[in-house]
Amino acid sequence: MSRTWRIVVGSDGAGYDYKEAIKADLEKDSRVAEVIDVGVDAEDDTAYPSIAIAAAEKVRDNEADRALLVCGTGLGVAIAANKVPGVRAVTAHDSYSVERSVLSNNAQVLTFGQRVVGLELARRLAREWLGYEFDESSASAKKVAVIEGYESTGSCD
Ligand SMILES: O=C(CO)[C@H](O)COP(=O)(O)O
Repeated sequence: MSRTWRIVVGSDGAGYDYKEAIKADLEKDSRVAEVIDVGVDAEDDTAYPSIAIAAAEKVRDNEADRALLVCGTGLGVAIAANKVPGVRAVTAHDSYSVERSVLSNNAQVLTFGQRVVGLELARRLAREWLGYEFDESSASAKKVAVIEGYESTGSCD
C-alpha cells in the first residue's frame, strides 16, 4: 500500500470555497489519513498570514506531513508559510510544477489562488500532488540540503 498523508488545510476568506471543496475531496481519498483544518470558517475574516503560519507550524512540529493553502492568488499564503523554518511552500497552478514541487524541491506546502485557477483544475492538481513523494536518495536531495543548511547556518558552504 502507498503511504498516507496527514494534511493541514487553510485559507483566508478569498480562498474559502476552494479550501472547503478540496478538504472534502481529501477526506474521501484513501491516501489521506487525516485532514486538519486551521480555518477560516465561513464567517471568519482572519487574514492569510496567520492561517498560513498556523498551518506551516503544524508541518514544522510534525503534526502534519503537508499543507494545502488557498488565498486569492496563492502568493501571500506561500510567502507567510515560508517564514516558518524548515517549511518549503510553493504556489503551483500547473501539473508539472506540482510534480516538481515535491520531486525537486521537497516542498511540504502547496498553495493555490482561488482568483487565479479554476476549481476543477485545483482539485485535479491536489489529487496529483498526493501521488508524489520526495526521494531522499535523488540528486535533488543535495540541492534541498543547501537550502536547509543555509537556514540553520546562514551559509551555503
Ligand atoms: O491573495 C491574497 C494574498 O496573496 C489574499 O487573499 C488577498 O490579499 P489582499 O489583496 O491584501 O486583500
